[in-house]
This record gives sequence, structure tokens and C-alpha cells, in this order.
Amino acid sequence: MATEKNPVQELEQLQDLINSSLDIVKKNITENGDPPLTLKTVEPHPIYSRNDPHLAQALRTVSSSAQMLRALLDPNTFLNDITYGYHDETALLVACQADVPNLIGDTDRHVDEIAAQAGLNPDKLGRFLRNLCNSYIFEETAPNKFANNALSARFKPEGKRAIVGHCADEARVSSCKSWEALTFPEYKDSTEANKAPFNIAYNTPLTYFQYVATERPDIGIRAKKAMAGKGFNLGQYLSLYPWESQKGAKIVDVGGGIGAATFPILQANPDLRLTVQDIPDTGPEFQKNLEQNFPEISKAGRAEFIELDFFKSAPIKGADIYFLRHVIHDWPDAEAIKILSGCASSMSAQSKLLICEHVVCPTYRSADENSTAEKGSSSEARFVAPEPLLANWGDAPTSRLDLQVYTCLNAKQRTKLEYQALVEQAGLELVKVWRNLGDETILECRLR
Ligand SMILES: C[S@@+](CC[C@H](N)C(=O)[O-])C[C@H]1O[C@@H](n2cnc3c(N)ncnc32)[C@H](O)[C@@H]1O
Repeated sequence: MATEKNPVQELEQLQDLINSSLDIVKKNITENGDPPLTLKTVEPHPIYSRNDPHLAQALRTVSSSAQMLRALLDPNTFLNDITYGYHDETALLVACQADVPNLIGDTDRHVDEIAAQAGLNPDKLGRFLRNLCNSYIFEETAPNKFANNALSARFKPEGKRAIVGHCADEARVSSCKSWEALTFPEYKDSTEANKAPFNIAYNTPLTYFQYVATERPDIGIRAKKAMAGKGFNLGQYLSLYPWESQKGAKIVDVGGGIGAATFPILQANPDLRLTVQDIPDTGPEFQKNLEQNFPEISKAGRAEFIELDFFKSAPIKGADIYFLRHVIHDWPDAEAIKILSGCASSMSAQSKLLICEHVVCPTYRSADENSTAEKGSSSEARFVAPEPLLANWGDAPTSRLDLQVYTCLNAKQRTKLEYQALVEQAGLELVKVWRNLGDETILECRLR
């Protein structure tokens, strides 16, 4: 007998997923005696930094289900949202350039006052702010009066506004040239770092990093602040790797920028020491970040900066851990292998190389490719989203970052198998994949 099809099966599956996951969220908030979960307050809610895998899974399930539900129930609106969505990014750029979150402060203010302080036309500014209110960024409290809320208040620190500037300005201008880069004969099959959409947009033969260092230090410095400002779920990030068991270890953060990825690790683990190595113009911003934001690490002399061009020389020898976060994704294979080989030449048999990146997982279900952990790992199942969601939970942050590094540097995010092949060409072996439900993965490598 043929099984009868349930015409609302996907809806029911989504309904169950949302209900059961929201129950977990509500229970967690109640049991922890948390403040109300609402967009109306400006304080970040503790639920977002709680390191609880069960809760992380519930939160991710709700947001992936909500995304699918919107696509399923109202396709036109959903697609129009994507088509016209660039205005949201522009509106955010306007609000950040004008520093509206800090101009508003802790009370609601009329757009005439905000615009006067920003030197802008009030009617035009108000229209951009209203667009953001539709995405729950700012709250319109009365005609033409705006207040901060949980989301807009996140843009008060400079680093948070810098990431919007970096993405909505030079990266987006470059992204608009993607079609040309995909079709121009000298660009389409190139793997050179200076054959990216960025090079067409800025009409330069220099790579993004060369160009911002020599021609536009203003956007170069903003991009470094942006790395620190992008922010991550700190609890999830710190729990990716057992830092607490690396007693007294010396970490060399290669291409470590202003220390955005490693200062939080040092702050949570007081016996770790750090050397950040990066191109010379990064030094002053590193020092500023260290002294202003991590004074206790600075006073204890636990962190230093040493200049390095990783294409010309290897990082310093003798470290326990070499750390590469969001560096390999900036480069095509040939350059990535050079950087990894440099690290390998400085490593001893005891050193580890930790590559911290977003790892690409497919949207379809495949036992092999959805897995970023070792085969047979019992914890693997929770990394694959439940039906009817896409197997990778609709991992937009990873594919957006993939397109971002293509846009700026003709580079790519990679799958676990691609990383494995890459590190082997540099004389290294991938020994373990550390993962949780956050965006980042750590690939632990040793000398072969
Ligand atoms: C995407 S940022 C990542 C920064 C940092 N690892 C983090 O996660 O915040 C890439 C870094 O690579 C550095 N970089 C680029 N070219 C370099 C080179 N030739 N030698 C050393 N560092 C370089 C940049 O200055 C930048 O700080």
C-alpha cells in the first residue's frame, strides 16, 4: 500500500522544531534567573554568551527554521528582501558613518537634533533610520524620534562601526565587479591574488593588502579595527579549544593583526604568553589595542609584537602553538602553502599549528562532507541540522565570508578536505578538528 503523503509535513516539522527549541530557550532563561529577552533593552542578554551546547543548538534551530519558514510561506517577499536588501547595508553604513548610536545615547532623540549634530539633512537621515527600524535596529518611539535598542547599541564601539565600513564600502564596491571578474579573460580562471573584483573596482595591479598599505592606509587601518570589532560569541570561541590545558604555552599568532583573536584567549588563561607577527604598519594599532583594552596583559609583559612578512621569512622559532586565524582564507593555494610552509619550518616536533577558520560544509546531506570531526565521532550528529533544514543550517556567514575573500583577494573559504590537502603540501598533517555550533573551527596540525 502506498504511503499517503502528508501535505503539511514540512510545516509540521518546522513547527515542532521551533516549539521544542523555544521551550529549551525559555527554560534556560528561567532557570538562570535572566532579565527579559527583548530587543528593547540595550544590554546584551546573557543567553548569547552562555556556553551550553544544548542551548546553542536550540538557538540555531530557531533561527534556521524561521529563515526557512519565511521562504516557504511568502516567497515573493522573501526574494524581494534579498533583491532590495542592499539598502539595509547602506542604511547601516549611513548610521555608522554619522555615529548615530552615540549621538542618540541613552534617550530617544528627534531626527532634527541627530541630523544637526551629524551635519546631515534630517528628512533624508530619518528615512535611512526608519529602514533600519524595520530590521529591529533602532526603535522609532514617536514621529521622527529614534532610540537605541539591543541591536543599534552594538554599534557604539568604533570597531563595530569599522566592520560595517569595511563591508559596505570597499568590499561592496568591489563585489559589484564580480561579474566582470568572472568573465574577463585574464581574470576568470586566474588564481592570482591581484585578479580579484577588488582590482577591477580600484583599477590597481596591487593586491588588496599591498594597496591599502601603500595607497589607502585609512581603509587599511579601518579593516584592522574591523577584525577586532566584528566580534564573536566569546563563550563559544573560547570553548573551541582546551586552552586551559596548554599550561605556560607560548603562542605565536601569525598574521595576528591587532591581537583581536588572541588577546581574549590570554585574558581567559593567565599563564599563556603571546607574540603577534604581522606587517610593520600593524604594530602601532596592536600596541594601542593592547594598552587600552587589555592593560593587565600589557602590564604583565605577556604580549609582544614582532614584524613579519610571511612571504619573505618564517615566524619566530620555539613556540608551542602557531596560530593562524582568518589568514589562510585570504590567499589562493600557492600563497597559502607558502605561509603554512613558513610555519612548518619554525615548528618543532612538539609544536602545534592551529588554523582557525570557518569551514565550508555542504547544504546537502552527506555523511562524509558534513563531518568536520573525525569519522565515527559520537558528537558529530549535532553538527548536522535536523530535517527539513539544510544540512549545514543554511550557513550564510561562511558562504558570505567566502565571497568576501574572493571579492578582495581572489581567495576562498575551504572544506575540511581542502584544508587537509593544503597542509599536507606544506609538510604538515591534520590531526584533529575542534568544532562547536559557533562559526569557527580549529584545525590542529603537526609536522608530518
Ligand atoms: C583577515 S586579517 C586577520 C587578522 C587576525 N588573525 C584576526 O583574526 O583578527 C589578515 C591579517 O594578515 C596580515 N597580513 C597580510 N599580509 C601579510 C604578510 N605578507 N605578512 C604578515 N602578515 C600579513 C594582515 O595585516 C592582517 O592583519
